[in-house]
Amino acid sequence: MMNNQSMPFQPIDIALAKRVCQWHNATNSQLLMQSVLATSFALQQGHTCLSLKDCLQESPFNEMESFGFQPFPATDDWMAALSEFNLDPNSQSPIILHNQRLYLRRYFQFETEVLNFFKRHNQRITLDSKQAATARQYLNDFFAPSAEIDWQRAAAINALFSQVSLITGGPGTGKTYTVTRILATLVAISPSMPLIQLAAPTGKAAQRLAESIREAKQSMSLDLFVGEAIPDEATTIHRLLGVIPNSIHFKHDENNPINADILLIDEASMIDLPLMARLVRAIKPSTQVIFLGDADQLPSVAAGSVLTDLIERPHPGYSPERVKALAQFGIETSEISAQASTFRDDLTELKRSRRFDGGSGIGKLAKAILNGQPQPGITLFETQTDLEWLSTPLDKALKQWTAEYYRDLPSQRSLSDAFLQLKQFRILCAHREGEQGVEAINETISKQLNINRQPFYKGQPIMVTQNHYGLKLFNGDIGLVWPNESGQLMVWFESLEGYRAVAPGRLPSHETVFAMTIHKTQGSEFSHVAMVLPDAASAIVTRELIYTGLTRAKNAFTLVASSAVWKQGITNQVHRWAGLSSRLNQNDLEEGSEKGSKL
Ligand SMILES: Nc1ncnc2c1ncn2[C@@H]1O[C@H](COP(=O)(O)OP(=O)(O)OP(=O)(O)O)[C@@H](O)[C@H]1O
Repeated sequence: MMNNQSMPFQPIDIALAKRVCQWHNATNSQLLMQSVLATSFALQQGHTCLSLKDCLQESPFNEMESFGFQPFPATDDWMAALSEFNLDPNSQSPIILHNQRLYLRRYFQFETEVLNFFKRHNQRITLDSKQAATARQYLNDFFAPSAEIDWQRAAAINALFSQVSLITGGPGTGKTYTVTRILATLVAISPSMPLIQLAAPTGKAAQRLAESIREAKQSMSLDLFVGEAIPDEATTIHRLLGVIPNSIHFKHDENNPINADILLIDEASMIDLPLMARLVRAIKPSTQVIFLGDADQLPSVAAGSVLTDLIERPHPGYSPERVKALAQFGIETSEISAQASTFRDDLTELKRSRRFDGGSGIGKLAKAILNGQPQPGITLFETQTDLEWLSTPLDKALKQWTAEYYRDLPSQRSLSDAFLQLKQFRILCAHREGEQGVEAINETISKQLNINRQPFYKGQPIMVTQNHYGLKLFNGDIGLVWPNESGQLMVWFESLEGYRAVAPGRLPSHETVFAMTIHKTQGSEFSHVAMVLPDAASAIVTRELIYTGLTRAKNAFTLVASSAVWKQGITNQVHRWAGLSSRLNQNDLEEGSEKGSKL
């Protein structure tokens, strides 16, 4: 029956489809079998469900015949045919049909948990007159009067008055600047010293969050007790939840929630749906939560695009109560009132980049990319000095970059100088494989620098590719090979306490890192970024990928790509099927669908 040649579906999809058909006593139903198969496949592509409408426009779902299957019927006929089975959210079926979307049951539960958290936790906070006076004084100190709407101040007001708030903004829009001031204000109005926890999806992002918060704290003259309450350390979401070795469960859940009065989660765009469900499950009702992130960046590696789904664009406006509160705290405008009964008091978008001023090519190019404009983007390379479109062949460029940034790494005066030099530049690729991929580029540069092919050499940058909780090393952490006082080569990592050395033999999985994938660089920044795109068009090259790669650059950006691949990438947007945003607009909690064992 099946032609397995070039079939995209994996044995795991087929095995699951068969099991679900058995569960429904429907081993003869070709349509049910194919529907589960397609849902399982969609999940592996990053979707949280199979959209019975949208999938009919897309490969491989619209070419099932070419794999020896039957074509899927039109959406209405498909729904009608599936109505023969009980796929209701309240049933125990392993596959759920909801609003023309098919879900594996546990993903429907994850989505429902996230949704219900945002509905339940979306309560308004009221301040007494003393708290309001203190908050006003702090906000006036932190945010200068402004003729235009100051979205940073608005974000602060929204966070003060909401049990959960979401702040999104591009690079340098002042997310950390704003949130440090929010935390300070929250501490100042708290009756007792609140317990604040800071977390991010990866160790690297947590480290960067902690550094940024410490820097921001130092630049503010805070009362001692306020400064002390804002932590200098951040953790990963996994550690916050308490990893149980060899288990998908965490120590903290609804029965043993995270101990925090205020919880700040950074880089929220990197959180996938299962992790978000496990996180919100462990948040107690009294915890005030702030999510920070850039909704335009690449979504999580695993299924879902939770932050993007939670952000409504354009913003539908604020409730009359919130408009009043905003006015009382310095933002007087009716421009932001909701026109209808739907409003999003929990949501603020920071729009003005403080890092990229009006003259910055990187900032302008980021805007052109987000607007889906490849041609104006190309023109910017001709006019902006911080942008360069490289016409030289890649191997010549690699020689040039090696000479400029890497050859003298071992002769830097100190480890900290070597780290500074390393952060100056990074090559970012879309793929790992292929001539323009991470592996080939790392190999080419390694050959130039490590002629004797030593396993470890002074000045070698190393990226850890596996979490090691004992050594406090996380997937994506970057270290440098450097001698210790007795001349022995060690791998050094930056930490809040300074540098720490790990013997090369103790390192978990790792690789040499001159180039890395754009996915891996989320949460990092470099002075100069060179982005190398593949020769031929690729589904991986998307607007979000290019935007994420570009916005890792602070001062200079070099592109190695053909104009065809650039254009194709900018017009190719990531879309992930999910029900989160449409379900968020329905008012009721969906209790029934949360039933069942927690996964
Ligand atoms: N209102 C402001 N007034 C003065 N400087 C500001 C203001 N907002 C932000 N900045 C400065 O702009 C720079 C970028 O701010 P910040 O690091 O908070 O942005 P971000 O959105 O967290 O960036 P990224 O996402 O790239 O980390 C910082 O140097 C910060 O001090």
